[in-house]
Amino acid sequence: MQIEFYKYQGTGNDFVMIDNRSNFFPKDDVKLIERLCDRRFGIGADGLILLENDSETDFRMVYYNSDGNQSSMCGNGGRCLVAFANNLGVIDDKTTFIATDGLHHASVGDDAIVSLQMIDVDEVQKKDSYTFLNTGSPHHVQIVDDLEHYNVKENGAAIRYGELYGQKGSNVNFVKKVDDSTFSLRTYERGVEDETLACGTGATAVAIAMNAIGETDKTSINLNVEGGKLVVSFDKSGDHFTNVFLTGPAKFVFKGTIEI
Ligand SMILES: N[C@@H](CCC[C@H](N)C(=O)O)C(=O)O
Repeated sequence: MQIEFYKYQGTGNDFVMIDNRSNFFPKDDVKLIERLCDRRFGIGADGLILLENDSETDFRMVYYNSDGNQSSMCGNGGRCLVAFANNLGVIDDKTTFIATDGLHHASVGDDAIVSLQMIDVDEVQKKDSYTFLNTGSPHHVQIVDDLEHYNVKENGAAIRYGELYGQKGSNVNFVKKVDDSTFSLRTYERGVEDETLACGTGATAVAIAMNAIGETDKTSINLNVEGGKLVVSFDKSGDHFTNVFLTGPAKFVFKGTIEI
């Protein structure tokens, strides 16, 4: 059987997109999803996303990591899915859709810029050497020296599989402050089990964490990721963060068919 797929990327976080409004896709086939995401034996991507019908919103987002397992929210994937839905004609320039963490509002602007509302954050765990919070996916945030040369894969894996987060694990972000409005980050992604070029829920977590621990008092923060630039803005009241928006490019790369 041949399936049609579309490839999108958001600041280098790349995804296979499949229009599953007819429900044809074998959603429980972990091996198949892993193979489609494989960069040698398949299309190659950090994750796979299904666009499905939903009775109450414009569409449903179903997200899988490249290991083939369904997972929690993907911010860059959500932004890319909005661009995909726009290109398919499912939505115009504004949308509300449902994902695993609830409803999301989003808009498509000029130059393939997509702005996505993320979940509110009501709990930020501040520890001596790191911060932990959930922005739709779990994120460990840690400031490090020499981010450019930091071994993200080795140190990220040690934290992700370490005693802090147990079986479930966490995504792990290493951060450097550039100035009051700007932070650089590199992310180890759970389910990809490697550094990716960007992580949207990770960038969101870093922006909120840096504000929560007093590294900045800004509520609109620029994030330099390996694959480009993102902006995260929010309203703050104590440790409650609302109207959280993740903004950046979400681009079509190519489409094709693959034998499954
Ligand atoms: N790339 C994503 C995060 C995807 C989910 C993550 N790997 C997990 O399983 O927690 C993003 O852009 O947010």
